Amino acid sequence: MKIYSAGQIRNWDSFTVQNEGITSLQLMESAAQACTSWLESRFGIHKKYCILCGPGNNGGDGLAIARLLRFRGAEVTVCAEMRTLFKTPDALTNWKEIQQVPSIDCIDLKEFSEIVPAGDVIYIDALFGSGFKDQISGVYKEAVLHLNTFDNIKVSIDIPSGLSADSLAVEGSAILRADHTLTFQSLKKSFLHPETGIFCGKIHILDIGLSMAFDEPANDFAIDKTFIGQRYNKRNDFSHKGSFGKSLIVAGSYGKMGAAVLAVRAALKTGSGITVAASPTSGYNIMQTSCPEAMFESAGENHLTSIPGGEEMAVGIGPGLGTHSETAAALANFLQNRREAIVLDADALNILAASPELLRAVPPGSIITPHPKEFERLFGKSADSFAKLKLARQQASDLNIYFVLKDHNTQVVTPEGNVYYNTTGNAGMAKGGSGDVLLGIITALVAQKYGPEDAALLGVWLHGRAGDLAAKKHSQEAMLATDLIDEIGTVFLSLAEGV
Ligand SMILES: NC(=O)C1=CN([C@@H]2O[C@H](COP(=O)(O)OP(=O)(O)OC[C@H]3O[C@@H](n4cnc5c(N)ncnc54)[C@H](OP(=O)(O)O)[C@@H]3O)[C@@H](O)[C@H]2O)[C@@H](O)CC1
Ligand SMILES: Nc1ncnc2c1ncn2[C@@H]1O[C@H](COP(=O)(O)OP(=O)(O)O)[C@@H](O)[C@H]1O
Ligand SMILES: [K+]
Repeated sequence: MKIYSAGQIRNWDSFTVQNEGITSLQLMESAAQACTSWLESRFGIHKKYCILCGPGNNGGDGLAIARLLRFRGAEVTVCAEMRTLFKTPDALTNWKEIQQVPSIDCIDLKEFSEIVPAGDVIYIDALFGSGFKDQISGVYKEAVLHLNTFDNIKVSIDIPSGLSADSLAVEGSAILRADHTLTFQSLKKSFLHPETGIFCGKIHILDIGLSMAFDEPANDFAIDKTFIGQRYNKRNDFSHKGSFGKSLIVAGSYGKMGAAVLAVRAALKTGSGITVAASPTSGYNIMQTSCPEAMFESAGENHLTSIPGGEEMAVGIGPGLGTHSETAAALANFLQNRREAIVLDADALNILAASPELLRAVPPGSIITPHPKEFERLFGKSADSFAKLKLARQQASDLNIYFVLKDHNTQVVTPEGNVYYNTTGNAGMAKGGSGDVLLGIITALVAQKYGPEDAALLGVWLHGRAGDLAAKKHSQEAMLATDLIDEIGTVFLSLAEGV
């Protein structure tokens, strides 16, 4: 799914009006109907709503929702700024319509800050949407700040008011903190970054009938199920283990063999034809007992002192390696001689951070998977996640490699400057071992001849989806990285069935 800017969303709106034979007012009605149906299916009928309406079309949506809810038997109060009232023709039309509907209470927004919340009222935020600029002030600010103190359920229409669709909010500005955001047709960039996404609550994408023929270039994408379905390759009946490649997982040191085991098991479960663990001899028994399907290549006593060539193999390096000077020298030597793309994580990245000149030796097309701290060690501190992404775009292009910026909504950054936000995964994965599993998954996909971009995209989606299934079964608190590996099979089953 492409992520369009606020300007492009406006173009999409106009394109739909020009090409689909509907008016902008009908589009507003369609958006309001989608929201009303969602509200009823979620909260039931005959509920009490208070709808805060702003001066533009977001406010117009709020007014249309008020009318539709009232017709269906809900108790509805509308709060609007009575002095300037509504600025767009469609919002004004809906304002006039609302005057005809009996028993909708309308109050001036400036009185809202006096309101004491009633426990059973659901608050709808239709103050500002994609046309919002700068920061909230005056009565709007007071209303948002006051509503944020309520414990009631708060639902934002399209975008939480005060949030821009594309960028960080102005520092210190008021933003509505929603429990749910009902957004139209596609995700907005700001929903996917930690500083801004925190205001959205649970995000629901509603189809409001914007034209599917609209297509403008974009650099930002959300990795969703359809997108993954197009990139996943089913296995051919006439295949053998040689068809699915060889993975070499270079990982582990004394006391950190768990990381190596997790990466190797994940590679095996992701379908690598042959999987070899290159680890220190002290990890031999652990690896052979935990992963009998894998082969073992000894490369040092208690830490790695050499890295096997791994020609014709997909090579993933890093989990639990440690940063011993001999291991660092082995990695440097390996990088100088390696031409094929590789996958680097964890201590391999920490070694690169200590010797940044080595970054230039990373083969083109490689994938590096830093978590926030590892990225900072490599490239320095960024002011915020938008600045970090900009820096990652520059570095990916400069070094001709792929970044997997691990986080909530992990971002895959390509050398061409595209950013793909992952939409699977949960906070239960924020524990030791999850990243090791990801390295194993991506390496196994590279072994199976997925190109680096597809391997990274499919890898992060699959990893997050397995994490979501594990969380459902065990809870976010109790799930382990091992549980995540156990769910990889279920994810493949659903991919093979095309769901
Ligand atoms: N896209 C679609 O396909 C569809 C979109 N629809 C809906 O339309 C919404 C977009 O509507 P929109 O363009 O009218 O903008 P909106 O968010 O209501 O705000 C603009 C108003 O707020 C004002 N304003 C701005 N910043 C301000 C500030 N800091 N402080 C104070 N005022 C400020 C601004 O004033 P101005 O800058 O013009 O003076 C203007 O009056 C979209 O989110 C969705 O809900 C659906 O109806 C149908 C399909
Ligand atoms: N809150 C979260 N939501 C979604 N995914 C998360 C969250 N926290 C962590 N993850 C995922 O879990 C993994 C953690 O990786 P990492 O920090 O390298 O773990 P480790 O090195 O301990 O194995 C990453 O893939 C990251 O995207
Ligand atoms: K809103």
